[in-house]
Amino acid sequence: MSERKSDPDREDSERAFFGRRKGHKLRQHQAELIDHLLPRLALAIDRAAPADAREIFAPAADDLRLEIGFGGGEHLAAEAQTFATTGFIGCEPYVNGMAKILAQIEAAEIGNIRLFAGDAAELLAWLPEASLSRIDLIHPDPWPKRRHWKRRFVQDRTIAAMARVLKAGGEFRFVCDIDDYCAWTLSHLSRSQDFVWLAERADDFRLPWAGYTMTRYGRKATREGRKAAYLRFRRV
Ligand SMILES: C[S@@+](CC[C@H](N)C(=O)[O-])C[C@H]1O[C@@H](n2cnc3c(N)ncnc32)[C@H](O)[C@@H]1O
Repeated sequence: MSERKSDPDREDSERAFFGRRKGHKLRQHQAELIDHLLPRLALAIDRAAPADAREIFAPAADDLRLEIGFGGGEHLAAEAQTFATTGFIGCEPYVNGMAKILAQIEAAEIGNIRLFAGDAAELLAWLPEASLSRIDLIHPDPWPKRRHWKRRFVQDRTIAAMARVLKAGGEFRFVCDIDDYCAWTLSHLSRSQDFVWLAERADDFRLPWAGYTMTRYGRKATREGRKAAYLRFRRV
């Protein structure tokens, strides 16, 4: 996997990925999974997507969902096992996260996950219009400093990109324990004509939705005394 060189000519506002691609050295079996299992499950976004994106899976999936920045993959693996006829695309540039989901796919013989080891903005651009029923963004990198807000994944252009690939009635779900990023997301989504926020009462965003699988960053937030918000937006 190649390391992206930073390009000083590209403005923050043009890019969606600023995190790490590599962490600690992979164990031998993890490296083998990256070398041998990932190529079988990786989406080839240098080729055109199938017109019916459900045919990414064979046989075609009933429905398609995407999780952006799945980290350790706890939520993605659990959802894929619960909804066995749905096809899941997991997007994560961090190679150690990729190794973790591959280990779960291998151990539980999960057949309905495909992977993209890069920037979700590139994946969104590749996917056909109205191809997904749901996009999950769970504890995205918060970029708390004002001068880094442009690095947050939620921006007008990524909201438009998500709106393009979601079906009418599809959902964008956002989980975050940083109040300022929740407010940022609410204000950006509320000025988009393409989404409506689904909360009717406080518990609709204070509590996780039914069946939610807590992630590593969710547990870290709880340990450190921060409460997460669970925001659901419907594509109109
Ligand atoms: C704070 S971690 C959260 C991981 C996981 N969702 C969790 O809750 O434990 C954010 C993750 O988003 C990934 N990420 C950051 N920018 C991304 C982008 N543009 N496309 C896809 N993933 C991205 C990072 O590599 C990182 O693993």
